[in-house]
Amino acid sequence: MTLASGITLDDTSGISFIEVDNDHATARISLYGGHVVSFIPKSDNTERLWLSPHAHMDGKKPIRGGVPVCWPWFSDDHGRDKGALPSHGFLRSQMWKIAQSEASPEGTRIVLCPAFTRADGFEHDSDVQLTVTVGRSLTISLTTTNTGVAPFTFNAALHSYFYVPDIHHTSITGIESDYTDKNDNWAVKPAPSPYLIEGEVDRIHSGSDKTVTVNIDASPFTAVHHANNDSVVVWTPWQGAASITDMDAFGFVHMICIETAVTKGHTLAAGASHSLTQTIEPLH
Ligand SMILES: O=P(O)(O)OC[C@H]1O[C@H](O)[C@H](O)[C@@H](O)[C@@H]1O
Repeated sequence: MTLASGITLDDTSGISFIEVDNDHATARISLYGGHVVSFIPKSDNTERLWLSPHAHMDGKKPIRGGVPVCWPWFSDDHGRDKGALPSHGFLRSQMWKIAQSEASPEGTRIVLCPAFTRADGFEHDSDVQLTVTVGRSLTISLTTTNTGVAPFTFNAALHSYFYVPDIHHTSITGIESDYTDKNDNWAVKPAPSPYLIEGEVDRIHSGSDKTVTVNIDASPFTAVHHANNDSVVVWTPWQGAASITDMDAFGFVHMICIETAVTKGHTLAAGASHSLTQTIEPLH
């Protein structure tokens, strides 16, 4: 397939990467997982995504960092015993293909498709496409279409790891909905105000909170716009990172996950589509 201008393929390491370089930004996308691992806007040449230096980059395990694609379930919410099926579904651990690409003055658009969408735990007919648009902002849209004759229900997330210079100088604005605290037996709590990260968090905010901003000290750094989500997840293992094999003990200092998510079950009628979309806008 001929790729649009500004796109090259890097096959030099274990897995293939799409490299995008246009007037607005550079980006790197792994075909393993359909996984964006870097977005550097040219407005300030500052990376917006965090990628663990210990991430598995050999196609054997999901990549720690960037934007993992979670589908058709979130976390271990697959209805079986924990560990019986892969956490976050089976798209982030398979090879994807480039279906389409195009360049315009606004940016570069790439459409990716996973190799398969039916597996143990999700036996329905569906089509999935990930559209990545690299411009002044980065927009990632995960479109699910029901190609079968009966409705099905799924969950999904764009599980982005955002780079921050120092989590101790980071705050989040724009999240106002209550959250269930996965670290406190699913207790329901109000959104913190101010929203600082001072320890391990694993929170599913129950609202769709359309724009969330990551601030460094008092200065807005990155806006995260959500569309067609029913929740926003905030996660960091904090010092628990030391026991995660593909993170290092201090990795938590430079990351925070803000995830555009469907966690309440979205039902798609036969023939219907749903596009879960996250836009990452640099604010510096
Ligand atoms: O380690 P992973 O399978 O990539 O999951 C990382 C994290 O993802 C989400 O944020 C979940 O809410 C967490 O419970 C989980 O620990």
